[in-house]
Amino acid sequence: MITPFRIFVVEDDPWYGKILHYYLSLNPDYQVTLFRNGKDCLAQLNLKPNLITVDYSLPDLNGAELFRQIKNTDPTLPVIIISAQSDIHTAVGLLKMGVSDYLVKDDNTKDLLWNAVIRIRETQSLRQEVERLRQELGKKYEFGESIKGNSPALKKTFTLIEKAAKTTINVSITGETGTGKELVAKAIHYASERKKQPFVAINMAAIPSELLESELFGYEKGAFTGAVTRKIGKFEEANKGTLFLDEIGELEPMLQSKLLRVLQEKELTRVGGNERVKLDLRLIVATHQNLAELVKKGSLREDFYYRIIGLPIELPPLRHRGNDILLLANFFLEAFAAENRFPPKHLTKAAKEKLLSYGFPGNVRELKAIIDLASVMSDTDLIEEADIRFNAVRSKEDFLSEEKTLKEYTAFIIQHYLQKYNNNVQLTATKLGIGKSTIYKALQEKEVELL
Ligand SMILES: Nc1ncnc2c1ncn2[C@@H]1O[C@H](COP(=O)(O)OP(=O)(O)OP(=O)(O)O)[C@@H](O)[C@H]1O
Repeated sequence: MITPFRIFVVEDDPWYGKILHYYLSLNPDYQVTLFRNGKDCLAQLNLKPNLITVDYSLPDLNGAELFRQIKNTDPTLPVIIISAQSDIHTAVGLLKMGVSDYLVKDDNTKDLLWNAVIRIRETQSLRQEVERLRQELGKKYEFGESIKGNSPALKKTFTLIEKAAKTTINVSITGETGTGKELVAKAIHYASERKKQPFVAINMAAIPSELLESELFGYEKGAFTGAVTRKIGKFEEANKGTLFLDEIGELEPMLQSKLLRVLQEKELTRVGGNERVKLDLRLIVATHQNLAELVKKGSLREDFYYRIIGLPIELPPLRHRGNDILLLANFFLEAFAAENRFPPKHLTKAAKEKLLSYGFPGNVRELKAIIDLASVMSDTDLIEEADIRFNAVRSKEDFLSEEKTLKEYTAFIIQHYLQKYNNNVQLTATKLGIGKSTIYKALQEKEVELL
């Protein structure tokens, strides 16, 4: 059954009231109630009307006063004022106070009212839809739900996400490609008090530098050729919510200083404009680079670095997350099976070993692609070793091109195995065919660490 759309009509002129009542009631979805004065209407607000039309000059309260009292009870309830006089000042004043529409009594009123009600209903249903989607998104990104993993390295990340979510501190997330930086940024947003406000993401590396400024700060009509209307930038879009700047290390120094100013002054001016727009947002930046190194190299301004660093969160590469590889593999197997409506497939022992012995240069994103492909390639309900195919771009040459010393490569390999086998020194020594003492020595000399 369709829930009726309840309209209260407040009108002291009995004849005009009847006309409005009759006319609006022509739509069978509308349930219209007529009141002769403001007080009676206020007394019935508990019936939860969806819309109220108010005659501006009532015997007990004037329209503005009645509107104020309605707003006190329900700030989101739309009110249309209908007035016998066309007084621009009163109309502007009322619209500024937040009335949904101001109509003048003349031959067109009933048509204008009809259209106004339709517009208000559309806005209300869009609002409800946005709210529903927002709640759904919130659930999707609850970090217990969205970020899968049990490894000690990832658990540290969970603690930091919680700390970040409780405050408004800026956050900087570092980690190799595909480690889940954007996922973590969303998890922080949706666990924070700003969760009902927008989460806006932009990748600094994906936009040509000459367009980036107007993309971030917006522009006024006529700011440059082609600027035919005003455009709001990402900062304004994210106002009251969270702005996620991905690949922040790619930002040119000139834009770094502009951004720094905006962050310090907490306001911006659109390109080609003068108006100052106040900002209140949480900034989360992400990069696969080491920001402190970029400062040393001179490509990142130091003052900018201190502005954005906030709470640093370092995401471990997948190869350092031990059994999380299998946990995630099963999660992706189930998700792919559900999406394609077949029962989940299972990994054979050999397939599991193949996954565990791989380095995943593309991290979780790569694992997902491998599992999706394996689900398609396997003809039974088992994923065999042969169904697991690695198509990584990173090669042995990439690894060797890092030009580390032999000692550094050794430490790198020991660290990798320690993390893979959950800090089990005995198992790491066996796998690498070395003595435990070599590992203890490396630990003592802080060449490697237990994470
Ligand atoms: N712990 C995790 N649990 C479940 N899914 C994950 C996890 N980490 C990453 N993913 C998934 O892996 C994919 C890549 O994640 P995301 O885009 O957040 O990585 P990123 O670090 O931001 O990558 P890039 O640096 O390339 O932008 C996404 O589909 C994401 O949902």
